[in-house]
Amino acid sequence: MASITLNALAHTYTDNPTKPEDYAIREMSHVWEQGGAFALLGPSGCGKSTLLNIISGLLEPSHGEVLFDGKRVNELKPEERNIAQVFQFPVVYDTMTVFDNLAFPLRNIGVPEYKVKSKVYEVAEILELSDQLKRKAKGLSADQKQKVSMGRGLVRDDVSAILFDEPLTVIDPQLKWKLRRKLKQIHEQFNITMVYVTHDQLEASTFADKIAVMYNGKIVQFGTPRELFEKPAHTFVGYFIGSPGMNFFEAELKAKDDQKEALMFGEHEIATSDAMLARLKAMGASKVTLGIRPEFVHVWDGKNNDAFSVEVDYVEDLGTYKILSFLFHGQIMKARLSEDQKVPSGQIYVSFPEQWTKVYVDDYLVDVDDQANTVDKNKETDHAN
Ligand SMILES: Nc1ncnc2c1ncn2[C@@H]1O[C@H](COP(=O)(O)OP(=O)(O)OP(=O)(O)O)[C@@H](O)[C@H]1O
Repeated sequence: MASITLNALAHTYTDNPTKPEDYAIREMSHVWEQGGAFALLGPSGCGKSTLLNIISGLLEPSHGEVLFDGKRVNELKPEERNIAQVFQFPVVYDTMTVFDNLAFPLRNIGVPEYKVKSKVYEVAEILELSDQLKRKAKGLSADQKQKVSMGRGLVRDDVSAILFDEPLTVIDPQLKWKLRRKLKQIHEQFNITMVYVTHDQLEASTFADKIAVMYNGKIVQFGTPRELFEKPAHTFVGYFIGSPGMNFFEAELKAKDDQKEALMFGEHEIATSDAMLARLKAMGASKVTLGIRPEFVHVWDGKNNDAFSVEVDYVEDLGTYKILSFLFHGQIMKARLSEDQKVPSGQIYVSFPEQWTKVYVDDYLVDVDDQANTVDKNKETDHAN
């Protein structure tokens, strides 16, 4: 077991990078603490596999260091790093039995046969493979093969960490949930540092205690599923997490009639704390993006002059709740209605509670409650800049 530290890490696949976009991993520093269950979540092409391969040693980073328990491992080969990696597609030896496949990583490092046997039985039991041990891997279904692949990652007690790269892609949807729970259970039992790569928010939040959201080669937020939902640190997190994602609209910091500055959407003032106004002024920001999750949009039953008057576009019934789409100054926005809430039509009134209306400048959250956690854009650097 180990903590994994990424220190000013960056990676490019091009020989002569000239701009930030040339980097699959833009300069980042990050720590995966020892024993944690983490997810690395992001869309296709954001750099997840590149990052995992750098940690496991399959890929040498262009810049920066990887440290296990504070010791630099850049120069160590993958087999010297004691990392188990489970890939998207099963890696099994077809001609070997399931037992021999599971035993392989242990026999490779000279573990005595009696220990091999007990460990293989233990892991096979957890993964419900006990009755398959004598079968040749060739005859197994894709699901079962991937379970064997996972088992090979889990047999060694001495690994520093286990990295899972979208391990459930080939698994039948009904089995996915079960295996995710199983992995969580295994984590609780063995207390190994686990990093689970996925583009699926549900997979990430059922497995991990903390999720790193990756976008364009950067980790834009590292937090609990709840933090990602309630306080997205970047507009991408707001958009990517949640179903549907956050609503966004643009507002301006400008003088009102009485000359005091306020955050304005057209002629409408957006309720904003003095601390936020002062912060925006200090940052020299005039245009901001406001974000509010559909769950927090308040839909009024009757007329309310303090709220925005909007037009209902359509209502989608999703069984236990409904999603209301409405036209807000030419753009479609969404609100989540609870099961017992009256379904509105025509002209309605909505408001955006200040507590849940997040302010973003250049896509990053401006957080006046917790300045220490606010991403400071000025501290970000890109190698190609
Ligand atoms: N061997 C390679 N040579 C050149 N470019 C690569 C190579 N591997 C990945 N890339 C590029 O690096 C970027 C990050 O890719 P990476 O595979 O790490 O993303 P990912 O988030 O794992 O995506 P996916 O979920 O589709 O696997 C992409 O733009 C990809 O095209």
